[in-house]
Amino acid sequence: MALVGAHNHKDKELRIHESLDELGTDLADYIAELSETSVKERGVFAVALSGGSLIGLLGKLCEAPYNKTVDWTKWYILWADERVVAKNHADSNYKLAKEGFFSKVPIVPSHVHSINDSVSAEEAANEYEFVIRQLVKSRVISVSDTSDCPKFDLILLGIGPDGHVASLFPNHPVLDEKDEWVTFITDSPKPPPERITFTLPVINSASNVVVVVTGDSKADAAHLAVDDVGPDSPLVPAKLVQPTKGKLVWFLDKPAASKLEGFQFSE
Ligand SMILES: O=C1O[C@H](COP(=O)(O)O)[C@@H](O)[C@H](O)[C@H]1O
Repeated sequence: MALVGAHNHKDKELRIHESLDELGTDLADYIAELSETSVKERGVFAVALSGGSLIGLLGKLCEAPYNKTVDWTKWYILWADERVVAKNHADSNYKLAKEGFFSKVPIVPSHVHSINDSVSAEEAANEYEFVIRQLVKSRVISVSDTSDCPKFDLILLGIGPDGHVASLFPNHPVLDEKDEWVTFITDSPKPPPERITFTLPVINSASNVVVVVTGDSKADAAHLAVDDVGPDSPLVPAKLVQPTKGKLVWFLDKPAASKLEGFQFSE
């Protein structure tokens, strides 16, 4: 695997790739390994997806050898954030993931837990938290040892050019939400405005968090999130992704990593 840079950066591992193709293969290897470990230890693999460009990078996971070696029947799929639109709407994270990922592998349909798209954002968030509570009760999702939060086996996050993760946007009051597992916003700066999102305590309780960031439009956000930029720089939500006990790995391509301190790439 041609990694142009791999670095243990304090609390996180950075895996920087020459091309999107190599990044996709490394990401597929990494997720397949986590799935194998989790299925061995717990009998299931509970994953929360995000939307956006991340989904296109899961393509390799649907191909050989992973389509045959991963035990897809043990996967449970949820969403770390979702736009409150119909499931067949172009903006739906569910539609994106279905078309680009899980319809191509033998996931059990009843293991896919999407939001109720026919109620308000607030009701959708409450109902989704209830769904997660039921999955915790039935031990599909385990519980954190340090909080009362669910402990997902893996939460997959993308980041926006403004440094948002899931639907946690810069300077938004939901960044301070400590009590809810799932909350809602009706004023997303990126359309569509109504969304539900996991809160930071849930993200930071996961056993594994993977952040995938590609393209030069994300280079500033990656720099602000990863480097010690000081208190006068904007605080990007991606910087607040700091699993309490879990493992955090960032997968980047060279353009996204181009402004990280200590990584100088020659053309
Ligand atoms: O709105 C969203 O944006 C982010 C980032 O998307 P990208 O297309 O710039 O990669 C995504 O991770 C999030 O789930 C989504 O709702």
